[in-house]
Amino acid sequence: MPANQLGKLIVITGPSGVGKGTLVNFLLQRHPQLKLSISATTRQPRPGEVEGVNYFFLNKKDFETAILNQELLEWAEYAGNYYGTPKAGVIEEIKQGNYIILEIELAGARSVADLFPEALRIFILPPSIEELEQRIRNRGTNTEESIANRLEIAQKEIAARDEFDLQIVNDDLEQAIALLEAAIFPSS
Ligand SMILES: Nc1ncnc2c1ncn2[C@@H]1O[C@H](COP(=O)(O)OP(=O)(O)OP(=O)(O)O)[C@@H](O)[C@H]1O
Ligand SMILES: Nc1nc2c(ncn2[C@@H]2O[C@H](COP(=O)(O)O)[C@@H](O)[C@H]2O)c(=O)[nH]1
Repeated sequence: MPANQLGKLIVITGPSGVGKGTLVNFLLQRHPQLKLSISATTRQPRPGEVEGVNYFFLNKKDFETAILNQELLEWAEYAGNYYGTPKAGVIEEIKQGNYIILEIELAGARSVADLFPEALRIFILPPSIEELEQRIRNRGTNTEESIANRLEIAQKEIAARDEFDLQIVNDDLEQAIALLEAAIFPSS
């Protein structure tokens, strides 16, 4: 993004189950000027997830074609599936001067940092690993194997927290939202 800041790219990262989606949904409801980039993934939809709302659900072949055609701003393999950010929508929002949020894992956040050093990068932390596990379990959408895998990845992701502009502990939801708002809208 050029220094005259055509739009604002906001990257929100943190371990699976920390509450990124919950926080982002509150932000979107409260600030209509914020937009969320809808990612593509090869993972199976969870009950209630809707194509084009939660994700664009692609098969592996179509995802790999999107990679080859350079349609993704960034992509990563996470817990055995591909996840990626469709490029066109993000570039268009930035050109229009809009705020756009990417809710993505660590490898993707690192790629975006290389491409857009001016992006605001925020890492969401859990109050504890025990609470993180509880949140993943309470969500009820992951198998035991997947929970263990996500917790293992979480430890590695948390170790990279210092790479980010800001770290926010998602303990009290309202407090975490207030800190996010202060970071995104510093003068208000
Ligand atoms: N501050 C909080 N206190 C207690 N529970 C919370 C809090 N924030 C989120 N949760 C709960 O934690 C669970 C995981 O939240 P969410 O799905 O938003 O995580 P996520 O980081 O987006 O996960 P993923 O990256 O896997 O999509 C949900 O059941 C949500 O209601
Ligand atoms: N690098 C990217 N990571 C993404 C993207 N969209 C979502 N994610 C992250 O993947 C994990 C797992 O998500 P889940 O929905 O299966 O729980 C989580 O950390 C997401 O933030 C993306 O486009 N690129």
